[in-house]
Amino acid sequence: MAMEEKEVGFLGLGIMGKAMATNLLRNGFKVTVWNRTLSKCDELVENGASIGETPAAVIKKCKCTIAMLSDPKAALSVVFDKEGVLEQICSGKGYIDMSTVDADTSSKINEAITSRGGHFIEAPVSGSKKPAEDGQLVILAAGEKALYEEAIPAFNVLGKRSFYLGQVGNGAKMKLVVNMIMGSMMNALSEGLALASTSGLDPQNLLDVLDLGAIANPMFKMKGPTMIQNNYSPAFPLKHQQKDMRLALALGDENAVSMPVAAAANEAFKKARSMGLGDLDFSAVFEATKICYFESLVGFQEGQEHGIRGP
Ligand SMILES: NC(=O)C1=CN([C@@H]2O[C@H](COP(=O)(O)OP(=O)(O)OC[C@H]3O[C@@H](n4cnc5c(N)ncnc54)[C@H](OP(=O)(O)O)[C@@H]3O)[C@@H](O)[C@H]2O)C=CC1
Ligand SMILES: O=CC(=O)O
Repeated sequence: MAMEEKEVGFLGLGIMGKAMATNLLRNGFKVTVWNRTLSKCDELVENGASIGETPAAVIKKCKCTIAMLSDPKAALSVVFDKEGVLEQICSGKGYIDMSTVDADTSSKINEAITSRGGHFIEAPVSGSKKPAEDGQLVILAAGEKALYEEAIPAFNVLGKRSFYLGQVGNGAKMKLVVNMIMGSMMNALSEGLALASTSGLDPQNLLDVLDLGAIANPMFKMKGPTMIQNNYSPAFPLKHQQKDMRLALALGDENAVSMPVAAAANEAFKKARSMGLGDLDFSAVFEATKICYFESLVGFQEGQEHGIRGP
């Protein structure tokens, strides 16, 4: 069994990785952690984790290692670069990449790992910081079935439900489709809040009305109230949501699927990034909506004179 004695390596201690690794420790797993910025390991060590100085060192020590990294570039770097995963992966060792990446990235990692005798699954997750802390993620796994089954004790700690979706790439694609829908919905909410306020309605009344009707959903309920307070403390960084829109649009290109709504949502997230909002929560796209709306009415200069909140 890959997760013998509930022991696992963990690469990447950002918002999600820190919550997930902490959760594994809390549930009796021995966890060896690595993060590019090594100081971020300290808090995990206080909670009982061990440190691996490099990804290769973690792979050498653990039979199974999970990664939770920002994007395709990070996921590839940790595997292929010097002192990376490939230097120690071998027969009997499993690697589970839970980062949100595209199917091509996942396939490259799969090929490299399996050609050295290792085992691979991708397992991106749906659910943000709080579900990660509470073990309530939805896990979208694909790849070697035997490794998926061996990982179930860990997935049961990390998530409320795991899906096995078949060949490598299917987990990545499912995650991108879900996040494309989520990003479009966030833009619809932003525009609705901007339109309500600008046309003289109380945005809180709008949220209350939405919550009682057919389009009520947990995201509007959670993000709506903080958006009207201009509070964008990051749970899901906007730069990652824009990356997911970009990767989903590329999947649409490959398959000749026209996605005008997602394309417009992507533009709004890009605008928000250009305003310096990439590290804030993805709901900060509301600031871009407000700026765009005001620019279209009276121009940016005049907007600033009127004290409209900018970047
Ligand atoms: N936050 C959320 O709500 C959710 C996020 N996701 C996905 O999970 C993944 C992680 O997200 P999140 O934790 O929020 O992101 P963060 O930005 O908080 O963390 C990113 C992590 O990736 C590491 N990293 C970035 N670039 C590199 C690199 N070149 N080499 C090595 N390590 C690197 C960072 O290291 P360092 O600390 O050194 O910068 C950090 O550990 C992303 O793919 C995201 O799309 C999925 C579901 C929900
Ligand atoms: O990827 C983000 C999420 O909330 O799911």
